[in-house]
Amino acid sequence: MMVESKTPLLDTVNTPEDLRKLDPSQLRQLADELRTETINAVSVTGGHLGAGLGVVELTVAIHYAFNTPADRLIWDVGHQCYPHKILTGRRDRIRTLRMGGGLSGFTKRAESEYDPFGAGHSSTSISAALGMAVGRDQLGHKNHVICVIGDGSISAGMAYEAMNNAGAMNSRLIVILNDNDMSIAPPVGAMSGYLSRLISSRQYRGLRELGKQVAERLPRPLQEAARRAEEYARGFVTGGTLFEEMGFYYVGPIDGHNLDHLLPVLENIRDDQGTGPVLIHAVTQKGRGYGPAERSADKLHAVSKFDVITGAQAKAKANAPSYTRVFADSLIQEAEADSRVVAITAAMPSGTGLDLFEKRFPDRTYDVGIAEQHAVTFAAGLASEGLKPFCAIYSTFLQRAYDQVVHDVCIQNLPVRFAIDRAGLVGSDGCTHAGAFDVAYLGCVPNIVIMAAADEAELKHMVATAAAYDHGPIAVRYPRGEGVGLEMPERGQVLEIGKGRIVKEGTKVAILSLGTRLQEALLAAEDLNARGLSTTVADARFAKPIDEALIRRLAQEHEVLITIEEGSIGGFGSYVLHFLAQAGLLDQGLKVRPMVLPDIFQDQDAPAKQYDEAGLNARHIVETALKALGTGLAAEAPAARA
Ligand SMILES: Cc1ncc(C[n+]2csc(CCOP(=O)(O)OP(=O)(O)O)c2C)c(N)n1
Ligand SMILES: CC(=O)[C@@H](O)[C@H](O)COP(=O)(O)O
Ligand SMILES: [Mg+2]
Repeated sequence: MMVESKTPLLDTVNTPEDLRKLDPSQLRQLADELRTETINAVSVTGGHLGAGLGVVELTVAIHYAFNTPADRLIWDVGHQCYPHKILTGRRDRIRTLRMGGGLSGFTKRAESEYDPFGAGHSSTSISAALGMAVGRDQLGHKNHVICVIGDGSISAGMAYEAMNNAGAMNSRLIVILNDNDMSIAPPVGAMSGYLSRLISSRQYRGLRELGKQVAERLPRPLQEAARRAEEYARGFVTGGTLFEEMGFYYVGPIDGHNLDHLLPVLENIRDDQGTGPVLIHAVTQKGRGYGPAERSADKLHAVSKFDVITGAQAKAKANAPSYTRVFADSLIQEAEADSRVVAITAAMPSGTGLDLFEKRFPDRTYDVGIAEQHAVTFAAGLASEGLKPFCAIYSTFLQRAYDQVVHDVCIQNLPVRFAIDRAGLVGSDGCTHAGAFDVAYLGCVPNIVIMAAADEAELKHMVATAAAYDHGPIAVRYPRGEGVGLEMPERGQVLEIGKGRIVKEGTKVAILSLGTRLQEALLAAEDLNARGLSTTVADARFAKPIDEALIRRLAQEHEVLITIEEGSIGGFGSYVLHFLAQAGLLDQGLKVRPMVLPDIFQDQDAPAKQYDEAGLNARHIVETALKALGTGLAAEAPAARA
């Protein structure tokens, strides 16, 4: 028996071409069906939900009013793009979202002509859009360029760099500010307060109501004129907004869920012969149209699979605390013992665990918004005054503050502590969020100490070590996900800087691991020992300074020295090789095999599968050792572990 479709109208729309054949009066139904499909799809895949629900009407209106993909549409961050993907020929794959071989969770050029620019990191859309607009002008093309940026993302410095440039150029660019008064957490900063004032300004509400009443009573053609008058008046009544002062024509605030408001404004701007940048301020609700999201404090920013009826999320059984949780608990313990410990996050309180720290120490926690560059130099300022700042930033997002790390922290040798979460491969978020490069990009900088936790107990020791270390910058990296389930020490012990540890003694093969590949190294050692190849396993603990005495001993007492790390070439293995060469330890026939992430951007998949693809699991270590020794995978040995 045929089951009646819940989305009969959406079923007829595969591309924006199909969408633009609909009558405007059908768009409300289409938006409702698109919202239903988005909820149902994410309930199966998990992923980012709240942001996409908040832009359903915007997505429909933009694709309806503009001739995408010829008109370029760029989504900032891209986490809100699921409705966009459904409408742009990818509905059939939307239930592969964020899975291996499936759709990316963000916009991606290689995935669709409707994705003119990739994203994942925030606040890039205005720069990219301006580039496309100026490129269009240079080439004499006539297409429109539209970008949608959230109220959280527009608080980042890069957005101002772009607006500053756009405002001085006479290139038509349409920026839609998607203002849902949310970042991942409630937004912080003066910009958020400013936007709230813009929306709530009394004159605006009065004239808006009047405008709406007048507009609703007029026949359609006149409605547009009235609305245009209302919108232009808006600019006058609310006075020169910050955006107008920056050279943008400001329109709004308008209701970002009301298609009767959105369409005329978009069409007016589309047909307007003006030049120069326009900013449309759309007020939306993150999580709109789905009760569990609307009621949730974080508007279900990110979810695992869930029951659509109840909103109850599938909770994977935790065998051990997450590294993030261990970091937070350890930092709280250090802060209880030392009032100089303070913590900084760049709009990621829950992701970094600093939401827990803030509950305990609200006056010693700073959320600076999506502003990693500022976060690092702000921490440097705190350190210069004698405080102990822990700057908790994901490895991938720390990339944005590289010069601040070098110029403001390391050159001045200020004791900033970097808690680098999401180090290594991260799974569903894919390559834009992989923490692949921090050892490489930090290790080459003088003065900084770099630690990598092999397990959750080590992480606790390293947080204690960072709290105690006041001689300059120090970083500890640790991965996304759970620990190995170890008995936790009551208190973190302060480690000797630059000293590694032998975990298992052997004589023929040495595996020197940095970070949580240690577990795989131990499995590989078991296998190699079973083959009669006595294997040492050592935990480096420090990527910088390296433990030269330990490395020298491993080199002199073994035939093969393998290094392994959850990082790119140019990191720990390179430093070890450099030392071995400098010390002449490569001259006596030692076989050195650095194992690092492959020189590619790995797409999303389950982390274990990503590491298998990367060649960094136990069986790869075994293969590397056997190849180095010149013995194939001999038949008599037990089958290599998967
Ligand atoms: C450079 C960078 N820092 C942090 C993040 C993590 N992040 C993803 S979405 C988000 C909040 C974005 O808020 P907003 O732009 O208002 O979008 P909304 O989720 O409200 O739609 C943050 C902080 C990121 N993607 N990029
Ligand atoms: C969209 C974005 O950048 C964040 O939401 C990010 O996906 C969070 O990553 P985690 O899920 O690892 O905290
Ligand atoms: Mg927002």
